[in-house]
Amino acid sequence: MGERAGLLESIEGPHDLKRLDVGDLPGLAAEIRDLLVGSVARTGGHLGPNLGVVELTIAIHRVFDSPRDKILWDTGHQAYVHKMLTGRAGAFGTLRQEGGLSGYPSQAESEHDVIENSHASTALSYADGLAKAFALRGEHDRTVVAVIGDGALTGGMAWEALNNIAAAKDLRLIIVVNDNGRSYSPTIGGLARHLSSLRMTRGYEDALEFVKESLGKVPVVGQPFYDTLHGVKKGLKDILAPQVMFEDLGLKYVGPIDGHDEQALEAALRKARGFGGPVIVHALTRKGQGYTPAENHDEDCFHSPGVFDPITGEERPKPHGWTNVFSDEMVKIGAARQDVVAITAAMLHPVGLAEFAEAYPDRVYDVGIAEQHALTSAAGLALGGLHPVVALYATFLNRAFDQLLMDVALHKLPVTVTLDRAGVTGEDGASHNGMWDLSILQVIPGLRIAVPRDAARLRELLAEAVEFSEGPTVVRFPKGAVPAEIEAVGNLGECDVLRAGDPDVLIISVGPMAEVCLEAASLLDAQGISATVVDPRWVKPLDEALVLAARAHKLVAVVEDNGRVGAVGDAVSRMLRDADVDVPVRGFGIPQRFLDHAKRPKILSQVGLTGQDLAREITEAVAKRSPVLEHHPSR
Ligand SMILES: Cc1ncc(C[n+]2csc(CCOP(=O)(O)OP(=O)(O)O)c2C)c(N)n1
Ligand SMILES: CC(=O)[C@@H](O)[C@H](O)COP(=O)(O)O
Ligand SMILES: [Mg+2]
Repeated sequence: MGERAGLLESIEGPHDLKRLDVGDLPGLAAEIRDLLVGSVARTGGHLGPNLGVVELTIAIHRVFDSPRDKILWDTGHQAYVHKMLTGRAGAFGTLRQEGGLSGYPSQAESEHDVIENSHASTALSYADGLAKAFALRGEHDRTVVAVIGDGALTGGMAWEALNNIAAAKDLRLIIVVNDNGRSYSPTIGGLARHLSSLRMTRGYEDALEFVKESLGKVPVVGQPFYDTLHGVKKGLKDILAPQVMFEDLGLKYVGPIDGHDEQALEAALRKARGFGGPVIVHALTRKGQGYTPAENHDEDCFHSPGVFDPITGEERPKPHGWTNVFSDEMVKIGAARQDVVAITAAMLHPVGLAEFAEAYPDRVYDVGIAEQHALTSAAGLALGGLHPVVALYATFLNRAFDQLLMDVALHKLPVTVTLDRAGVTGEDGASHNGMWDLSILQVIPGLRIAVPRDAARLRELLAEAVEFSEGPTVVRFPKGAVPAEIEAVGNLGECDVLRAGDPDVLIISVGPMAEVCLEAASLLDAQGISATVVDPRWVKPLDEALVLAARAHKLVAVVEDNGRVGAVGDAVSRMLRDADVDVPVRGFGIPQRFLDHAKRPKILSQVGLTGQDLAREITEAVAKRSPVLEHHPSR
């Protein structure tokens, strides 16, 4: 298990796949599943989603001609099989490793890859634009195929795109709905009810069989197909609710198709391609298909396991992390504050709200992959006298910036947003790093931002945030294990003094950077440079006491796990400039570029956020007393 076998070894691209006999395809699917389980067991990754799209991906690459036809993967976490069939099966041992295969499509890896961004619900918009470009350029032999999950289909952008696609009858665009009934957890909302109506009704198997039979007999999808279906629809109405839903939008619909019947999938895709306009092919799949531990995994069907035993499916235990601390504190807050409610965007367990949901089932809302809706629904909840906590991964807040600005902050509403996976996350690549929030949130009037350095501060700051009722608050913390507790040795206004030194260098340490800042301070001692290290706890608004402290020092260093542009370092510079404090400020953070995937510690070292690097840079700066605000051009 975990090595490439015969059939898969013979495939360097879709052309080799097309040459295989139909009778070889089940064997190929088995080899792919073996490689998925064996390889991901060693590296971690999105096993469940990829086990669910083995037959679907084989069928897509046998029917269409990538890269001339464009295959788009929404969210992109389910593109491992696509990578295996486009010549990268042999490299799967390097998945998500530094310099190895990305866990998402990557244009640098292959001409078959298009969308690198792991943020959900975007594929249909890309597809709309690509198909329009092909049409305008007269390339009428090129088809765009967008694979979107039922979870991603709960995102607003997907419906904005569908609205446009439904109006463009000449677009050669096939939307494959990969419906496994799950996002992380079971997919929520009215759409999910429509899509899942198939599974719930007794005629489900008959419907699959009926459609499979029909695919062989009726002409290309469209009116005749619809009439045929319509004639029997009365008996199958509740089963075909998805078709009705999409066709009410003006979109042709083919399905439901058994998403693990490769030949049925091929027939449906060929029919859909023959139509020559936008068509939805609705495939019913199972997340984790073919690997019992994933199929039976009650929380998330092995959505994104870490390293595990491929025989037993037992995962390596995860350390007590920031998310656990948040989860425990939310349950305590929930007991004391009946007005506190919680919102998740389809990630109840990953963001740490499962225990809160268990304790207070009526006070938690899963809105689907719909961060924009989450923030404005939170504004509604706050207008209704409640204090919502919206728990997201930091990178996904980007999508809801305007809602936080104009729907929450403009009305000074008491909404708390917690940002897990803030800072470098690493293995999920460029679009998962939470390196944007400390920059973009600086511009929101009245919004307060807290950055805890350890578990004790997370508990304190979360409690302070939900106590604040004059406007929105944000609490952000990184992925993974919580660091050792670091107690203050004094106070500077509301800031914690972590190390008191002579007034050479003032190091302003943001959240979990405390450990490396203290290490740097110790190393600076050896250079005869004395450093004072302070932790502001709240980085927006900054404490005016920092102005007085800065005035007494030769240099101010600000260290944060965020992109540097427009973040806390720049805010400190602005504050000191406004106070006519003429002390140079050095901002240390993540260079403002898209980072390649690698483990978090490795990336922090690559970008100079280690005690050694900080000490060296500060020593140089003190020597030059350089008022450099922007960091090394090389970074
Ligand atoms: C905007 C955004 N929010 C949250 C996520 C986190 N996320 C990654 S995969 C996933 C579930 C996707 O469900 P679905 O589209 O049904 O794909 P499946 O995993 O079921 O194949 C979520 C919520 C994301 N990638 N993008
Ligand atoms: C939800 C999401 O985007 C994950 O699929 C991604 O891989 C992040 O994983 P962690 O929850 O392990 O950070
Ligand atoms: Mg799904």
